[in-house]
This record gives sequence, C-alpha cells and structure tokens, in this order.
Amino acid sequence: MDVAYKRRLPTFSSYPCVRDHTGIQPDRKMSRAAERLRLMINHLDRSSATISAVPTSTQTFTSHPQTLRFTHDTGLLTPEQRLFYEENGFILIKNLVSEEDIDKFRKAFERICRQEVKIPGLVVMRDVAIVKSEFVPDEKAVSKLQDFQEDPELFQYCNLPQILNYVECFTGPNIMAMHTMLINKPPDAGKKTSRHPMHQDLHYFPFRPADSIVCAWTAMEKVDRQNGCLVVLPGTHTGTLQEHDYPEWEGGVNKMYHGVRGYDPKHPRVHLEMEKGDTVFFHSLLIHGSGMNRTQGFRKAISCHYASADCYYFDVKGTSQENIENEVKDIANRKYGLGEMTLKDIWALRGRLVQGERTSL
Ligand SMILES: CCCCCCCCCCCCCCCCC(=O)SCCNC(=O)CCNC(=O)[C@H](O)C(C)(C)COP(=O)(O)OP(=O)(O)OC[C@H]1O[C@@H](n2cnc3c(N)ncnc32)[C@H](O)[C@@H]1OP(=O)(O)O
Ligand SMILES: Nc1ncnc2c1ncn2[C@@H]1O[C@H](COP(=O)(O)OP(=O)(O)OP(=O)(O)O)[C@@H](O)[C@H]1O
Ligand SMILES: O=C(O)CCC(=O)C(=O)O
Ligand SMILES: [Fe+2]
Ligand SMILES: [Mg+2]
Repeated sequence: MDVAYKRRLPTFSSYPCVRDHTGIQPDRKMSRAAERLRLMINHLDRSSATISAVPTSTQTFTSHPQTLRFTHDTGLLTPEQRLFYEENGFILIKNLVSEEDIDKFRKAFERICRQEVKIPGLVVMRDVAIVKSEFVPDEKAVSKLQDFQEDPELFQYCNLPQILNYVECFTGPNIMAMHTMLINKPPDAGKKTSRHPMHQDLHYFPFRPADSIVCAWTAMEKVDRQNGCLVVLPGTHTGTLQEHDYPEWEGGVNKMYHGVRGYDPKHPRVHLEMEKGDTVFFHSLLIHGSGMNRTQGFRKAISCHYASADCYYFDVKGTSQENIENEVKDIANRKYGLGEMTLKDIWALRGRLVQGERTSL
C-alpha cells in the first residue's frame, strides 16, 4: 500500500458525488462500474481514515495497491476523477469552453464552407449520401473539416489553456496536437449514413504508447441521443487494439469510417449527452461512435487528438492498421501527389507542438 501517495490525497467527502462532475446520465448499464468505483473510493476513504487515526506499525493493508496507470498527478483532477478515468477511459468536464469561443469557431467554420478562405491542408468532407446525390455549396453539404491546424482561429481550440491543463493529466507535459476535426453531423438523409461506427481512434495512429494519446471533444451545441451524441463503451480502454473494417451497412458508409470487427451491440454503452461547451476527454483505445442524427439540425462538435511528444512512430506494415494506412496513402497520393511519403512523414508534417518540447513526434 502506497501510504505516501495516499497521504497527499484530500478527503473524498469534500467532493461532490462522481456523477455530478462527470455529467454522466444515470444509466442502468453503468451501475456495476459505478458501484465498483464507489466501493474503491469508500475503501480508500476508510483506509485513509485508518492511517491517520490508528498509525500502528502492526497494521496490515490487505488489498488494492493503488497504481494509477492512465493518469498523471498534476493536481488538477480530483482523486475521484482520476479513478473514474482509470476505470472508464473517459471523463466529461462540464462547461469547459466558453460560448464566446464556440461562437468564434462556428463563424470560422461558416467562412470555410462559404469558401471565403482557403486553408492549406484542410480536408472538407461531405456525407456519402450527399456526395452521391447533389452538390450544395454551403455548410449543409459539409459533414466534417479535418486538419484545420493551419487555420489560426480554429486552431485556437487546441491551444485553450483550460483544455491543455486537462490534456496534461493524460499525456504529461510535452504535448502535440496530432489531429484536428470539426464535425458537422448532418440530419440523416434516410440511409443511416450519419452514424459513426464504433471504433478505437488508435486504429488511425501510427504512434504509441496508446495511454499517452487522448481526444478532447467539445460539444458546440446541446448534443443528445436525438441528434447523435457520442456513445462510449466504458472500460474498453483497458483492452487491446481490435481489427477494424467497414461495417456491412445497407445504406453505405463514409470513407474511412471503419468500425471494430464483430461489434457486439449488447455491450453496455453510455450515451454522453452534453451541453454547449462541455468537453469529454477519452483514451485512444476507448470504443466509441455515434448514432444517427434524427433531427433537422447539423450537430456540431470540435475535437483534437493530443499525444505526448515523447511518443514514437512505428511501421504499421504487417499489423491490423495496414488497411487504413493504405487508404490514407492512396488519398494523400491522389490529392497531393505525396507518393514518396510514409505515413510517419504525413503525421509529422501535420502535428503541432502546443506545450513543452517536441522531443520525438
Ligand atoms: C496529407 C494527407 C492527409 C490524408 C487524410 C488523412 C486522414 C487521416 C485520418 C486520421 C483520422 C484519425 C482520427 C480518428 C478519427 C476517426 C475518424 O474520424 S474516421 C473518419 C475519418 N474520415 C476521414 O478521414 C475522411 C477524410 N475525408 C477525405 O479524405 C475526403 O473527404 C474524401 C473522402 C477523400 C473525399 O474528398 P475529395 O476527394 O476532395 O472529394 P471528391 O473529389 O468530391 O470525391 C472523390 C471520390 O470520393 C467519393 N467520396 C467523397 N466523399 C465521400 C464519403 N464521405 N464517403 C465515401 N466516398 C466519398 C466521391 O464520391 C468520389 O468518388 P467517385 O467514385 O470518384 O465518384
Ligand atoms: N455493425 C456495427 N459496427 C460498428 N458500430 C456499429 C454497428 N452497428 C451500429 N454501430 C454503432 O453503434 C452505435 C449505436 O447504434 P444505433 O443505431 O443503435 O444508434 P443510436 O441511435 O445511438 O441508438 P438508439 O437508437 O438506441 O438511440 C452507433 O455509434 C452506431 O454507429
Ligand atoms: O463526432 C462524432 O460523431 C464521432 C467522431 C469520432 O469519433 C471520430 O471522428 O473519431
Ligand atoms: Fe473517434
Ligand atoms: Mg438505434
């Protein structure tokens, strides 16, 4: 038992209950995990009390060496928040990004859709159902912006100090922004193509370790089950990277929207309903996706994948990631004629240091 570690912890009773600061909807499917977490916290609480009340040398502690594998102690996360991420692989922080900032990102998005600015490297993606029917030259045709690292306004999102403070809890102090997106999930055109299949983001990344990669995803408006909020499978971050393929969906699937092979729809899942400005941080192995957008509005979110600059690239050849590497290379080649570039080169070009030192990536 790591008594030194325990002594640094404030008392748990001074914090609100877990559900309050995670913003998670009560969900029967979560109850077992939540109960385990409550037990862990109660246990910590009791043993802390025991340490100060009865500091005898004969005392033995019989269980739970608390090794926290997925979080760093920066003083920001409460002990309950750390345990929550350790156990579930995500944490939701309410009201983290201001209305003002979000409105600024929305305006920047609209300018890009109206083609008033041209941003180097930016990829504008249209939903497969729209691409295959008509062309509409405005934001109603755009389902996603990818790689906005050269847009000074949108990239401010990745530099927000309150976001980076949380990111540091998962990556440590040297932080790279590796991948940026603004998702404009369209009203479903009737073929369920607005769904995002369940996947692990690590499938797309030719760098490791997985525990040092985290996504920040901020709701730009209220997101709920109706407009296709994020759906997560709690605890799946403790598993390994699974094989990904295109799901066999009748209505079609968007380019590169791979899903975990053999997805079990019976696995307990949690719908992350969020208000404008709420931000979820989740581990690169956490299985997640989003349901169809059943409303007439475009559900907007902005996100960035961060990695520790101390991560290293590796060659995905011969691994389950070879299929996505081939697709990315193909597109990079067709669009930019980057035939000679490796996946590693492409990522190193797009990544941006946002804190500390660029040590490796
Ligand atoms: C420097 C190079 C970078 C290359 C891209 C790198 C991508 C790296 C991905 C990393 C993701 C990591 C984070 C994890 C995130 C998990 C996800 O989000 S998975 C989904 C990610 N999605 C994408 O990455 C899609 C990126 N989109 C694109 O690259 C483009 O939008 C495009 C699909 C290539 C289409 O762009 P473009 O070629 O400009 O479009 P068109 O000329 O109109 O169409 C060409 C061709 O493609 C068909 N098409 C267009 N859109 C889609 C679509 N959404 N789904 C399926 N097919 C589509 C279109 O019909 C045309 O086909 P045709 O047969 O020639 O008619
Ligand atoms: N075969 C599959 N492979 C991978 N992911 C899938 C598969 N089928 C569905 N999903 C994903 O599972 C999640 C839940 O799917 P579903 O269609 O039930 O969406 P939902 O609208 O969120 O759920 P509900 O209808 O219960 O509100 C979505 O993220 C969806 O994209
Ligand atoms: O916003 C969404 O619907 C999910 C996005 C996502 O998981 C991704 O692009 O990796
Ligand atoms: Fe994802
Ligand atoms: Mg459904």
